[in-house]
Amino acid sequence: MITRPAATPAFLVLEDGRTFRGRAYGAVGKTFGEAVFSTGMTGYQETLTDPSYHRQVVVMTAPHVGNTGVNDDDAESSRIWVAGYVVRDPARVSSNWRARRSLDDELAAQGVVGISGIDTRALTRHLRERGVMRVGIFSGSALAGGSTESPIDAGTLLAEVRRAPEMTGADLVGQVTTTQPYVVPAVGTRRFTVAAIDLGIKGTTSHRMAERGIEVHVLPADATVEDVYTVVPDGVFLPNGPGDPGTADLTVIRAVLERGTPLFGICLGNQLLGRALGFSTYKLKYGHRGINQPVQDRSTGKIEITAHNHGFAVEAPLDAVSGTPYGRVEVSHVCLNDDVVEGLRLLDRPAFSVQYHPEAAAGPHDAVHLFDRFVSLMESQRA
Ligand SMILES: NC(=O)CC[C@H](N)C(=O)O
Repeated sequence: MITRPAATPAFLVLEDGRTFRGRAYGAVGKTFGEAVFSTGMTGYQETLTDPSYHRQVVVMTAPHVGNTGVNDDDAESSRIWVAGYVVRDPARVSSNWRARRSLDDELAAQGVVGISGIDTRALTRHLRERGVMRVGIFSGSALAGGSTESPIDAGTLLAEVRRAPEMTGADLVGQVTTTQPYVVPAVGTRRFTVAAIDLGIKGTTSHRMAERGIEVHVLPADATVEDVYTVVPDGVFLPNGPGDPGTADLTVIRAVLERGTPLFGICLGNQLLGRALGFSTYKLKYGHRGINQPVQDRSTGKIEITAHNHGFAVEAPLDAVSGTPYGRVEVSHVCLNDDVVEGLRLLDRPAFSVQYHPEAAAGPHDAVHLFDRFVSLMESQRA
């Protein structure tokens, strides 16, 4: 049990100068990142350990966070990746049979600086109006010299926030990827072999493939075309990941498209497929994060409620088939809230992608069938 003085004051300072005063939550100190909000009401352990959140300070719109503590089963990677965590009203007691630690203790143990007791509704509305921006959280000695009522010098803190790196142009995949290849064995009989390029893959994603008879070879992000084909893959998988998709090297993806190997991408993988095809990507004003986003699959007309975590999106014509160096491409999925491109499908090659998280960790399982679509695509290419 980690103890800290009760009600250590903390300040959240946005890059535009707006400041919130609250209490330290998790580690005491200071941190910087991009302030983003998530509307997920459950699944905070999965959110915190999703490598796509690297360098982001996550504001939870759900007011009460930490109720089920932290367990030994639900982490999506080996550590917490968020740069900071902002909650309204943290649970004082963890109440779940799987809980091993409190969320507060886990954040502190992993050195993740957070803040609680602030008006997260006001903060979220501010970010919705102004757009995501850089933020700093300061507590303990980061405020030394000040009174407990106000920061030492708001100008000094603000200047620090404004010196923090921006998300636009951030090349972060190299900081989250595995350094060594590893294999996630198929559950039961192996039917397919897939090379997954680790841009920030979540544990559940590999598991969703493994339970469909796929042996998943997870390769470091800097894997070469040769590394990928040494695996002799039936398909190539591009997962989610942090940072700006505009910074990625697309050589491997283009080689995979060229050879016609079945390809499935999610989230950052969708953005990289889009870029490899010649589309551009752009930054959304405040992004999509949460587990309640309605997306229409235009091939079936069905609407799925899906898990999202993206701050960038692909720019592609919604209602026209586009010609690309790899044949015709259509926008297969669209977000019903704001018409953002949520999926791409090639009509002349076996490749498709979605901007959201069909692995659903956390989130509704409406889109998990997309892994079956990947299996069908690999099957059809074999025949
Ligand atoms: N979850 C992801 O893969 C996110 C992709 C990208 N980093 C974005 O913010 O849009």
